[in-house]
Amino acid sequence: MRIDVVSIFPEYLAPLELSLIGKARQDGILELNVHDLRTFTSDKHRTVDDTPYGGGAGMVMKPEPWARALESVAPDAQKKPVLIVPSPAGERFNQALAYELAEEERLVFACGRYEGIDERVIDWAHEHFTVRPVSLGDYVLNGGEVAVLAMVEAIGRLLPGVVGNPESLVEESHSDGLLEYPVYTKPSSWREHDVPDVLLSGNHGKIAQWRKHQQFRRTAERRPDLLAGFDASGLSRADRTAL
Ligand SMILES: Nc1cc(-c2ccc3ccn(Cc4ccccn4)c3c2)[nH]n1
Repeated sequence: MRIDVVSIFPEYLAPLELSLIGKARQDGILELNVHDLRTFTSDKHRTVDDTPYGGGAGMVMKPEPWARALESVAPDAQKKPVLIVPSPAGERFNQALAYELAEEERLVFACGRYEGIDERVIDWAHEHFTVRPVSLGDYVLNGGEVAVLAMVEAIGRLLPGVVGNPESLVEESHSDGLLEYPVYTKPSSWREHDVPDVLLSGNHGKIAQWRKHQQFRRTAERRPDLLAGFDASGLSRADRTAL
């Protein structure tokens, strides 16, 4: 997969040189290019923003530098790359969208700042990209870079060869629509807190049942909104009584 990120703060994306994503880049599994939007300005002050039409506080990002930057990363792509525009007004990013985007050959991320990017850039971009405004959650950040860090990690870790043991992707939170079960390691008794006996039993059937039970219990307690999808599918009696 090739990922291009455009930002006025390219150094914000430095953490993507570390850990699993950094190794995936070294291994050639993931190509990630970060581009400074100011490279695509033409005035001596390298201006990227201006006052908003219609008035209001803050500044808006000028359209021309963005068009030049996006043209430079996908001049005449055969298949339209996906252009992800982090925005408080976007579709909600979640694990399903991470899986969907992990299937793409190319992703381009446009990191806005100030009060956002001139809307005409989005309108223009539809000719060259499949444009997807995406929100990380219902809170407001100062720009798109933090959202890109999160999305690139969530997407990158799903690529074959990135995570050592692919099985670990199966039983994690949200992979099956539920929150993950609690995990424990040595020592079995720690500061008068003991590991649940079932996990020491060696009975893998009972362990699996206990873990699924914990997933439903946790999800019911912390994210009941996620359980809606399970009413139709029917919980087992044991799981329903556990809620
Ligand atoms: N889930 C999200 C995404 C963002 C986000 C993404 C990109 C930009 C570019 C600018 N801002 C600041 C800003 C503040 C006020 C209204 C509009 N935008 C961004 C915020 N916030 N929360």
